[in-house]
Amino acid sequence: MHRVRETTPLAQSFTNFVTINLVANAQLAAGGTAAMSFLPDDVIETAKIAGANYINVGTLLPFYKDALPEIAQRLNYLDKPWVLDPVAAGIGRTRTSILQAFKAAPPTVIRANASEVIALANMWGLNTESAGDASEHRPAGVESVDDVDSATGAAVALARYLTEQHAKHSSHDASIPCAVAVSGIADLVTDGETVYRLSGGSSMMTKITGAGCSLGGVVATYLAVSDPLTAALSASLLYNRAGEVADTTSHGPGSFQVAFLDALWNVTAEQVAESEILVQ
Ligand SMILES: Nc1ncnc2c1ncn2[C@@H]1O[C@H](COP(=O)(O)OP(=O)(O)O)[C@@H](O)[C@H]1O
Ligand SMILES: Cc1ncsc1CCOP(=O)(O)O
Ligand SMILES: [Mg+2]
Repeated sequence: MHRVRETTPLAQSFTNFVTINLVANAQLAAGGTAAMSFLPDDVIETAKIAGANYINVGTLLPFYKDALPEIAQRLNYLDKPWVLDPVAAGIGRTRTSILQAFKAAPPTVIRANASEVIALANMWGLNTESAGDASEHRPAGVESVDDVDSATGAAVALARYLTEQHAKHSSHDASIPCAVAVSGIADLVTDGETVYRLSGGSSMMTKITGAGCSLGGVVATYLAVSDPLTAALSASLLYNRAGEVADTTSHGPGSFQVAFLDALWNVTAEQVAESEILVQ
């Protein structure tokens, strides 16, 4: 967190139109800087000066079906770290085609809610839990209909897959694991070996659109200066501390969003470092 505030790293985002402004403002509040791009050559040129990148599939346009797989392949070819938020995973042929394409050119970190993590692991054929989960599971749209606990197996399987793939194809130190962050009442973060649980935050965070999307953007800001697990843990802890502060100083979703952005700016690295992290 200190390094972000001292160096103002650029994390580039290809993200949805609903929450794009909150993503950029949350990255700036955390101490980073933002650039939003959509055309492959623009994204790849910007990736050359960015510390990390973020792809969020919340809103789709027809050209994304070709653009996003191309961007993912070129980011991985250039060894550029990136975060994926697979918003509404399972909904629609175009989104499924894009998310399937990411299996061959995977992200460094996945940040999603429980339903999206389960849907993505099933889509990639990874979920080690009983097949029943796959058949019972239905796409949930943007919000989660599953609890975080039920996504544990899927999150661990995804983190292991990301780590294996990046160890094979990246010049990065193969010993640095990738990470998956599952948001919810008590967040789950894993590197595929250890499962961490982070309690706290505020239920009001589900009443502003973009809390999850902007969390993905701040994970990318931290990924610009740290390893995937540290970035996922730090951003998730920052969000929980900021949600608690905003909860006490707001009177509804409008003032909550404003208070939350201020809290992202004001919560200190020490407050995050003092947070409780449970090892599951
Ligand atoms: N009931 C809750 N209590 C506390 N924090 C929550 C709750 N639900 C979500 N959060 C927090 O809100 C943020 C967004 O999470 P979530 O709403 O699950 O993402 P998404 O918007 O992608 O579904 C995360 O920081 C998460 O920890
Ligand atoms: C409502 C909506 N529709 C498409 S993307 C989006 C925003 C989702 O944001 P978040 O996942 O942070 O709630
Ligand atoms: Mg979301």
